[in-house]
Amino acid sequence: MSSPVLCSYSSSDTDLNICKETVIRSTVNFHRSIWGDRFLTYNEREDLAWEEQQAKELREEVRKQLVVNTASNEQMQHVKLIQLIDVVQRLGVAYHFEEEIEETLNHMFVTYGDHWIDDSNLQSTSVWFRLLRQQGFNVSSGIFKKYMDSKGNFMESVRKDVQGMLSLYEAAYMRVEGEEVLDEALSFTTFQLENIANDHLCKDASLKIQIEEALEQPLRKRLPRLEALRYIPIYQKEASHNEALLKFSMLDFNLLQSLHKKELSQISKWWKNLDLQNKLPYVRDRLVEGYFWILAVYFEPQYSDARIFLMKTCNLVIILDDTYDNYGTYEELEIFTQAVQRWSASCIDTLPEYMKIIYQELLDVYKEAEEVLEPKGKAYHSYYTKEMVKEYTRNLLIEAKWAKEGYIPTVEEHMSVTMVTCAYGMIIAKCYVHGDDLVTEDTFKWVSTYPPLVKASCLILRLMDDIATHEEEQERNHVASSIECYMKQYGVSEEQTREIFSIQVEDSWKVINQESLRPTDIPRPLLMPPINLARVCDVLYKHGDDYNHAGKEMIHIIESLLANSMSV
Ligand SMILES: CC(C)=CCC/C(C)=C/CC/C(C)=C/COP(=O)(O)OP(=O)(O)O
Repeated sequence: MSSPVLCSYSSSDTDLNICKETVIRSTVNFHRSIWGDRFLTYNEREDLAWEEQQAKELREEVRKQLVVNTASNEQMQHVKLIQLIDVVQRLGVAYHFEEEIEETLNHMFVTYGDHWIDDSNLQSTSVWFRLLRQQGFNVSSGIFKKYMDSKGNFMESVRKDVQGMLSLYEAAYMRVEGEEVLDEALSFTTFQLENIANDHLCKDASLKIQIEEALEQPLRKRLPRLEALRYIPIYQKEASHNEALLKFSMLDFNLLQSLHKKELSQISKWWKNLDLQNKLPYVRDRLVEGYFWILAVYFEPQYSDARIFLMKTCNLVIILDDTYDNYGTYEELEIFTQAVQRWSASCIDTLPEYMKIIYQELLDVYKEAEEVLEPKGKAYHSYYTKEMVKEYTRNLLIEAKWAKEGYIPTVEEHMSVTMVTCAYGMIIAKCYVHGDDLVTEDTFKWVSTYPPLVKASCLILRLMDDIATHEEEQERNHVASSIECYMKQYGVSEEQTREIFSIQVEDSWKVINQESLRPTDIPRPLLMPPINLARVCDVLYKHGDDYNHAGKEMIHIIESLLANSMSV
């Protein structure tokens, strides 16, 4: 895969013209993009306006059904509303009804507190619990003790209620540290559901698929767009489905897809114009996989500008990552890092030729954002993110030093640096750059101090990425991975380290859950980028490294999201 390459660059070399001496570089031969120019052009569909009109009418029809009647406490209506909200969320259209959902769930919380009206029904109780916790209402998990015997074991009747168990399994993923009832619920339901999925006598194929998919990825870790893709055809087959809601979800899926295709085409043109294939051939070309990553952060139409900005700056992060990890010599990287700290066009001349294009693009992308932010009085948005880019390069330089010296840091040293170089803290800050009035100076101060939610999201990426890429990275002269550091420090095997890291990933999810409960440090909508960034790791790094080497499943996901529309 990789090899130390002896390159000679003389001043007559054009783009990679650095110095007249012979330089030893470690380069990695990443395969080229598997997508070619597939997403470069976008042809707007002619029936878009008609579909938009249809979707609008259906959306208002659905909205009427979601409104809670606060004057009445009609219990059956409330049980049904909870079910409807669950379906609306799974179909990926909840973002249209945020106010109605907030009002309804708030009403349930105020009216019933911890005492759900349908608490003799495990499925209904579990869905209620998960929905309220997701919305930040700290309802007590004590309600599930009702389903346990005096020894703290789940009762025999629960084992017979498969749909109840499935819902309890999903609810348990909202657990926070120390919630033993939910820890027990999760291990009990996982064990029971695995048994059903492996039972050859169970002939219910669709139930088996439902269980396997839940075990593969709980709802808490699912990205809304992917859940919509999975759930829409299932809902369509349900005899009792709500026709308006189903049709609206399909139309909305397609309308969003058109917008996403347009954005990907726009960003592909920018990327192609950079001409990295010729100018910086060592850089990975993973634009489409990167777009999937950004789409995971937020997919809604109002974030279109934010996605374009994120795509540009995050792909620059990839260019920086490859420059520091693979291509630049330590001396060049020192010069580049100093230039980033100064953030001034006057530094260009101090840089090796091939680095000038990176530096210039970095300045340009931020300047472009500032031109939009300044008239709105939001120039400070870009100030904080620039500071985080500076911090990022300083830490990449430490990694480059460790790699050069073959130094294996302690786990603590490693984490203090790689929590920054995993880039999630900086990316979360970038997510807020084009934010609305909910974003204030405090938001940027919050993210730049790496509070628990941000740290948890970073840790999930760092650990899952290292579990997936450890072997490949060790084949080249890459900085020691967290796996290597942990094995050395604690004298444990690779296998044991992977198990410990997987537990730490689950513990980080408990932190995410805790930090999502009201009152939150920042306005609730701003919690979504760190949560979704944690979720996307469960897609990209669960079965290997699907960012660098998209496997069959990943290719299918990208095609379903960005190429194939749903037939309505
Ligand atoms: C749009 C877009 C490109 C989004 C990507 C999001 C992003 C910038 C993630 C941070 C960097 C990272 C973990 C890259 C994976 O490469 P790696 O496994 O080589 O990372 P490592 O060097 O930190 O191990």
